[in-house]
Amino acid sequence: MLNNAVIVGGGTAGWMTASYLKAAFGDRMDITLVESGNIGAVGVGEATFSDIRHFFEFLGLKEKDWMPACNATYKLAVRFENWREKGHYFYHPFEQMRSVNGFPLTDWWLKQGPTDRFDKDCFVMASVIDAGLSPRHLDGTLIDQPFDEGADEMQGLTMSEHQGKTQFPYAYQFEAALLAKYLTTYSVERGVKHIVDDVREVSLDDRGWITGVRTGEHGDLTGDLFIDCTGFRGLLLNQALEEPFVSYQDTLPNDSAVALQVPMDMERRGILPCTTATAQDAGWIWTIPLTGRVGTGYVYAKDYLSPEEAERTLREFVGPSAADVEANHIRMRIGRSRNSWVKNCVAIGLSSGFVEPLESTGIFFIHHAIEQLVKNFPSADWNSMHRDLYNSAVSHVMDGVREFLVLHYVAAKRNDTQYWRDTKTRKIPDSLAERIEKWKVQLPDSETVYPYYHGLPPYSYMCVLLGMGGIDLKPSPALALTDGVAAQLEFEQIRKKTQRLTEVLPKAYDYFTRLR
Ligand SMILES: Cc1cc2nc3c(=O)[nH]c(=O)nc-3n(C[C@H](O)[C@H](O)[C@H](O)COP(=O)(O)OP(=O)(O)OC[C@H]3O[C@@H](n4cnc5c(N)ncnc54)[C@H](O)[C@@H]3O)c2cc1C
Ligand SMILES: N[C@H](Cc1c[nH]c2cc(Cl)ccc12)C(=O)O
Repeated sequence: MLNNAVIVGGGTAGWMTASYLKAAFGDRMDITLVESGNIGAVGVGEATFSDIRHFFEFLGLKEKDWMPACNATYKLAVRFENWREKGHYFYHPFEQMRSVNGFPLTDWWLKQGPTDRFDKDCFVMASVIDAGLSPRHLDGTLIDQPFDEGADEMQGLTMSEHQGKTQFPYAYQFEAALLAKYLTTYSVERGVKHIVDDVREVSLDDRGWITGVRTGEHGDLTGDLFIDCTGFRGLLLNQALEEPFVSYQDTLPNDSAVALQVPMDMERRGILPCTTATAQDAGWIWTIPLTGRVGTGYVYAKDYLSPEEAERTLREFVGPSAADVEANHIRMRIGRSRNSWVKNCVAIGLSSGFVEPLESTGIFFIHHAIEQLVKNFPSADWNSMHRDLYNSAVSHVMDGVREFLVLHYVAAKRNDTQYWRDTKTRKIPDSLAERIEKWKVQLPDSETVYPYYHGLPPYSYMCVLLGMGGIDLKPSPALALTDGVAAQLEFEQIRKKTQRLTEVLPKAYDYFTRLR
């Protein structure tokens, strides 16, 4: 029986993997994590999907256990600013799409929307975010009761099993380094062996399987399963086992980033409970509010902008509070390893694959990979079907998200710089081009989006298409033959619910100070 895993790398991927496997297998699995004291973690990665709550539930952790230790806040949506034109914004929220007479409310909005804001007309959350509010009351109760802890019939499910059943109303934003630190304590307390040392060599047998990793001062670490969490360098999978990397760069040109961690008086600033992606001349800037600071960074394509110009633009965008903050420049490897599990080596995190963080998918990829590793855990005889099922699921998730991100650029109306004009002429995946032709006459549904599980429901595609404004969309012809009374009533119900919530919910900042 396989019962000895060696994890190389102590970033978010390494410690999420160690903590989850220890929670899954307890003392029946020996887990060693070795991380370099000289090579830093990437140091960014702060916003998540709402599915991440399944990760914390699996570890037996409540929000009050880990959120204060990680300066965490709630994320109710991604807010896209200046993607259509300067001054315009819209939300991609964590809120199920309503339907009327068998058609999504967005279809009715195309026919007879009450205002020019599809997100405020079709979702409650847009106005809750605009008002800077918390999705929980000060007593901790959540705005939509079905999700009360324990009452959620989705307890115990993995996120891919949960897909499409119900939509939890928020995700989290947290300090990546503090989460890794919290999970280190969680893991070591439960028996994970933690070594701080550099892996200098990877030993292979004559079949090319890993027999051990040689460290600087702690000798050889041996095991059955070796998990590569070494980040973009892919030390075990891409270097030692020479597994090729499949680049997405031909369709997603952003390959660089510069990040700042800006201390701020969040009481004075207030917390907008979302991640903001503000389009720039050659990419976009993320703004992630935490309880004690703001995480921000410019994601850009080096073919259009130098690191120096990117940093200058970012500092100008942030203003004087960025003056004494050191910038973190990052080169991003965009794409995925051809297979993330080869022989007895599984890569999780940046070593497996990555796309720019436009929809906060990096940690989602990690969480999905870990769940799939447990689901397809290798048998003692290393039956290759477990590996093949794993590689298929992981590749589909990344390829699906890649298509979803390319859609953002194809659909963005903005064309005021060469960077944005090139987003309309650049090659896109053939499958996406075919889907877009369908969406021009019929909004996305489960039949027309990427067909394999990739974490995003059809309504996410609707938000991007309706918000970005660059693709002409038409309502379903049938709506012209039906009366719109029920839809108008639905719009009115949303407006009334929004009105009521914005009167009673606390400010996001006030809620988090209650948690601390
Ligand atoms: C600019 C940017 C913004 C991002 N924003 C988000 C976001 O908002 N949301 C999100 O979900 N994801 C985001 N991500 C992705 C997220 O940062 C990563 O998925 C996450 O940090 C996991 O990184 P990692 O653990 O795979 O690699 P790293 O953090 O790079 O960790 C690698 C580890 O390997 C160790 N290591 C390397 N070589 C050796 C060696 N020879 N011996 C021993 N140890 C070694 C290092 O010490 C380190 O501990 C972002 C990524 C980037 C680049
Ligand atoms: N699996 C879903 C994916 C999802 C639904 N709505 C959003 C909004 C944003 Cl900003 C990111 C992901 C999703 C989930 O995690 O809720």
